[in-house]
Amino acid sequence: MVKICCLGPSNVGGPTMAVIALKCPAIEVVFVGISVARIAAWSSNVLPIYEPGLDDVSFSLKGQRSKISSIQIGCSLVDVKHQRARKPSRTLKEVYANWVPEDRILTTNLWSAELSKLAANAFLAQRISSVNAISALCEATGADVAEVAYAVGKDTRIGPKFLNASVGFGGSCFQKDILNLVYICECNGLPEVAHYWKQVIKINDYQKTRFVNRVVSSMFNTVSGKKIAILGFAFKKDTGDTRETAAIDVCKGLLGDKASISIYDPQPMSPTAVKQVTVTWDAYEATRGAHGVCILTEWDEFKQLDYKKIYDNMQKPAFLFDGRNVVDPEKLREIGFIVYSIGKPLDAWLKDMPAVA
Ligand SMILES: NC(=O)C1=CN([C@@H]2O[C@H](COP(=O)(O)OP(=O)(O)OC[C@H]3O[C@@H](n4cnc5c(N)ncnc54)[C@H](O)[C@@H]3O)[C@@H](O)[C@H]2O)C=CC1
Ligand SMILES: O=C(O)[C@H]1O[C@H](OP(=O)(O)OP(=O)(O)OC[C@H]2O[C@@H](n3ccc(=O)[nH]c3=O)[C@H](O)[C@@H]2O)[C@H](O)[C@@H](O)[C@@H]1O
Repeated sequence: MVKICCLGPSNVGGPTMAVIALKCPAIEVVFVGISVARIAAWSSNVLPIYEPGLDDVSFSLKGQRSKISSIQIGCSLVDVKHQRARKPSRTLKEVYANWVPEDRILTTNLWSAELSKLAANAFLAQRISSVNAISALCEATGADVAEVAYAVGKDTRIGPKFLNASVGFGGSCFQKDILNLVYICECNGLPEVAHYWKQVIKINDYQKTRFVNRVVSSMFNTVSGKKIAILGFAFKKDTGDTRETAAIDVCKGLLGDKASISIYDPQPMSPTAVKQVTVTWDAYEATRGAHGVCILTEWDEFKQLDYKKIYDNMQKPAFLFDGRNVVDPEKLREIGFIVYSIGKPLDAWLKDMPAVA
């Protein structure tokens, strides 16, 4: 029986270990962390994090819970030291070979592995910053970023994925990995390369600022004392993870002009990164009496909302700012909303109000 010790079973470690436990009956997984309650939750019916499919994996493991139930605080690394003679990459390869075809398990030298991870995330983030940069140009010219992205993505050399314009990418990975890449470039005397990758983050920051400016300039150049409902706080749909979410910067920008903010996200969350906001558990409650609505996460639920009901309960004129292009702007304009959708032809109301970031 091989034993794998996971230090810090949370967003990455938890699901990874759950899959290893499921796929590798001969391996015992041990969780080690600083929060007893959080570790205990991994052995309970209410998992500490939300991710589609994770409950099913956990359910399948029920019969073999003892394999992942060990709770320890503190850990001895003596056993790890004794394993040194064996190449770690070979041991890991054997673990993954339980369910991944061997020709799909790549082994490289240490720096290639490190840079592959960083470069993959940097390339993905770069695609989003590229399409977001084009979204600003679409608004200035009258093009529709969804049409442009679709046409561009038809070229099989480019492909259609990761070309959705947004209020900006978030999450704990993209920015961290790019900054890591930038740091390694600088340490290796490559300032031009470092500068190149920094621009991906700069455009991401620009996009968030541009969105806030659109909101403020549309609403008579101030949101002071106005209620703004935020629909979606997670950094992407189908997760309860709010780390480095674009919504934090948008809320901070609006709070800077003294807006009154009411947040609704389908997943329970407490936005510790932003103070003086109200959190509600219902989209209709969050938008009741609001002057404006900002959609900041692409949850499917937001496509199905009764926007006529929302409109009827809002202050007039009622503004809706879609940072994820989840609603049909024309349908909402028919209801009476003044609508801004990232990278889409501008509402007549907004045309003369350029959002200078
Ligand atoms: N979030 C992601 O998708 C990715 C994360 N990573 C890296 O993986 C690592 C974990 O990431 P996440 O799971 O997202 O972080 P997380 O913050 O969700 O989880 C960290 C876990 O470590 C525990 N912990 C913290 N200090 C500890 C200590 N001194 N002793 C024992 N346990 C401790 C915490 O209680 C928590 O359960 C980080 O180093 C992160 O940079 C790498 C790639 C992607
Ligand atoms: O380093 C990691 O562990 C992971 O980081 C990212 O995954 P993640 O950050 O969880 O989420 P993504 O789906 O990549 O989304 C990142 C951000 O980009 C945004 N996004 C994504 C796609 C798109 O077209 N437009 C867009 O704005 C998302 O809404 C989100 O805010 C990578 O996609 C994974 O391959 C990688 O394993």
